[in-house]
Amino acid sequence: MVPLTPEEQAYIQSIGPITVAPDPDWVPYEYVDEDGDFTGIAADLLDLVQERLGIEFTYVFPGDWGVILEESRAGNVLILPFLNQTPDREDWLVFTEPLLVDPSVFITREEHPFIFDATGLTDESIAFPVGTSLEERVQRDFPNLHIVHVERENDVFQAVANRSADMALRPLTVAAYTIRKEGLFNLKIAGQAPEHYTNHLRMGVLKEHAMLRDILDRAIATISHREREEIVNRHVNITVVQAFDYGILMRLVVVAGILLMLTSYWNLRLRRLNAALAESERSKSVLLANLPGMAYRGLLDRDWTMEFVSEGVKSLTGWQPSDLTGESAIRYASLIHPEDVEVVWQAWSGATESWQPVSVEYRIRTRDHKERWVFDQGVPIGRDSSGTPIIEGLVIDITDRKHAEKALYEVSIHDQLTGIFNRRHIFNCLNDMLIKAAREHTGLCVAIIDLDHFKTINDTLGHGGGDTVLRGFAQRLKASVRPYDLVGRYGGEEFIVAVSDVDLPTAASMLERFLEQMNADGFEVAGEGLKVTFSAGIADIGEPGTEPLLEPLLARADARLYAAKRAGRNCIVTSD
Ligand SMILES: Nc1nc2c(ncn2[C@@H]2O[C@H](COP(=O)(O)OP(=O)(O)OP(=O)(O)O)[C@@H](O)[C@H]2O)c(=O)[nH]1
Repeated sequence: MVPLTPEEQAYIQSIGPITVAPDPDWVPYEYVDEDGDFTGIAADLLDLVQERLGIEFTYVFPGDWGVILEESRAGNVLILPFLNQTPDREDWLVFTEPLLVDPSVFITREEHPFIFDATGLTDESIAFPVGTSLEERVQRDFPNLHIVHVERENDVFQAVANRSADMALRPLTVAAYTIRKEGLFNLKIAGQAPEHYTNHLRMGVLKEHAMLRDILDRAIATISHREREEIVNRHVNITVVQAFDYGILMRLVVVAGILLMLTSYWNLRLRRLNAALAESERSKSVLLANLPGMAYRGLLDRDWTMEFVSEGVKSLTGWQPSDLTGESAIRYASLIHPEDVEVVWQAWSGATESWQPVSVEYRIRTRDHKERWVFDQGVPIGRDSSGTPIIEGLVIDITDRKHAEKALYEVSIHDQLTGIFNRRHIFNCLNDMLIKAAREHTGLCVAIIDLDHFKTINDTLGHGGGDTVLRGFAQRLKASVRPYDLVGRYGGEEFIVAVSDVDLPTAASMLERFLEQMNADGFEVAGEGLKVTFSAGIADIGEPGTEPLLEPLLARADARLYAAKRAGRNCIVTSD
């Protein structure tokens, strides 16, 4: 109870019935229900005021809100119980502190985004009853919104629900109540209007009864926040009010769902990747262990310091991996053939300058002192802290291939029948010899030799017998010159000899001695003795008036050979 002073009590007594004219149709604030009883939030708050003051209001219902305002202005009713204070109403009313503070909110359809700032909206409409003061204020504050007019206050909800307007602006409590009561569940409260749109719902008392206003204020001051909340919740299920945008919530839920799915997907992928990695590591180990050679990682220093070598090093070198990588390791460099060390070093040095892969063939010496050819293919992958290149690669044994290659090469340069060099190789060598002789100003003589009457030998002994003679002659010819002189088969029964560092008379005398030997020593073929002679022409690159070129050199030798044939055979011609 709020104690009243005797003066106040006397005043209350003097004014007679305290007439109060509520709006009969302003749900849920104040209205008359089906039974004709005054009800609503305002009714409950007024009950508290009466209770606190120990007074009783006399409710009167002269008509609708317009009539009520007229009656009030005419002084026919003492109190209007629940209204906003406006300059216009201050003409005849004084106002109490608010019975209820109720923010204004924007009401939109469900799909509309939450409204943080209505000034940023474009091409949107807002529903208003005709002629409200609020409309003017909205037009001033939000010129971006188009006004759509409806007849009655609560028609604004239907206008938004049926898409005649995009939004409405109503007190929070009214909005929450109406949406729920009328089942307008495609509507939502999308945001709060600026502070100056907040409804401060007060009691308006006729100006001449300011004392009554003061008495009422003392009662209103006793109404707690909790009491107000309970009253409002009794009439309105405020849980309908959405303090945030469910559209955003839905989007957040969708985004969270996607993130969850992505996380699950990545976890699954990671598990698979880890499994694949483990499998790959296992495969790598198996692969490295079974490689036909030695995989390595090491430093490109002069010792070829190895950090890792695979098991293959055992079959390749006879050493264990730990022999090459341990503390007292054998230097890989010491396994490389001394003649090849520089070749390998140069190949790798070039590669580390350009960071290109390198492949190089060289010889190594195994633990049991055997020589092996290896093919080393690797790549520089970086540098250690001291700047020394780190290299990785694979060394495989190519000894068999090298032997096969060598055998093939030997076949390719030798004459199959006689075993001496063939014509192609002789030409290759002659070119090199000619260049060297011309550069170093040393002598080079070429002799072309042709067996005499070989056709007769063939005819007599048969082709096989002729072959035997060709083989025997080739061996004797080769034995007659110095080891570094070049002896080859030039054609069917033709041979060629190239001698370096000698002049033409010296070369001629070498060949003369051989011819004498052939004349002295016969051949024995199939048990029969046979004398084989030859004719030859010799030419020298150093002959006056001649160019140091191969073709003319051979042509001169050939011409002299035929001169020898014409001269009766079994002789050597040394000049034109
Ligand atoms: N057995 C054998 N005979 C060969 C081979 N290549 C060439 N001939 C023979 O060598 C003979 C060469 O005969 P010709 O060119 O007439 O010369 P020639 O009988 O030696 O008489 P001149 O050279 O004038 O002294 C031919 O009968 C060839 O068939 C060979 O690889 N084996």
